[in-house]
Amino acid sequence: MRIQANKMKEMLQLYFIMGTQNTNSVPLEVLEQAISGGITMFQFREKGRGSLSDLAKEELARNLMKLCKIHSVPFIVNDDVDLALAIDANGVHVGQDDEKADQVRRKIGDKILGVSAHTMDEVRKAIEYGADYLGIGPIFPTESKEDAKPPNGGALIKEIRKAGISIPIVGIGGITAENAAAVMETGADGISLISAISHAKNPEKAALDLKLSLLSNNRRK
Ligand SMILES: Cc1ncsc1CCOP(=O)(O)O
Ligand SMILES: C=C1C=NC(C)=NC1=N
Ligand SMILES: [Mg+2]
Repeated sequence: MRIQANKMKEMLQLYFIMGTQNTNSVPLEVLEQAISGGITMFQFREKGRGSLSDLAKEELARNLMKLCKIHSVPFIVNDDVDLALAIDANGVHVGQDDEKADQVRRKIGDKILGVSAHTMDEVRKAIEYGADYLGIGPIFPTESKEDAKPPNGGALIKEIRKAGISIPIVGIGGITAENAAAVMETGADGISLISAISHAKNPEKAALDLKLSLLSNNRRK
């Protein structure tokens, strides 16, 4: 059956996203270190110039998912619903320009469905279509997404919480150990990010530092 909100919120705490275009290292090694550093969920996001496709993409997805399975880290596929089904991933993440969320929900059954939203209207539609969590951002400027919208600094997350909507939310966009606590203070249940870990000299330490920054935020509460 569908994932419960409290379990979803735990998974969203430190949600690492990566594809071959986000690192000059070996993706499998970066993911291994990120897992050691305590990430709570992983999204395979293979897109942009030079990204893999077809069999090469599927093979990398399977290898990354195998690593996640060993460590019981949920594995999410970005955009590519058919790939997610082919490899039996834990779920998918779709944006507004991908397959419509209601159609995706029908295809994936009870798998995790994440939806990106940039307006209250998109938020309400995503909830109606059965999203298990929302990806809201970019919170801060980002270089990891070519067509990113202007940063909103968490205003939309605050607006969603002010409207009494309790759906699990993860903030995304330019998040680092320095600004992670500020993202949580807007009412997000976790942070998702690419470069703070994928471009780190030491991805394990980067993940650990991010986890610590989240804990310090809880202590302050
Ligand atoms: C996929 C995505 N969606 C909004 S911003 C972004 C990229 C986030 O990458 P980074 O954490 O490196 O800013
Ligand atoms: C665009 C995105 C927004 N949010 C998340 C969690 N993943 C994405 N790929
Ligand atoms: Mg997309």
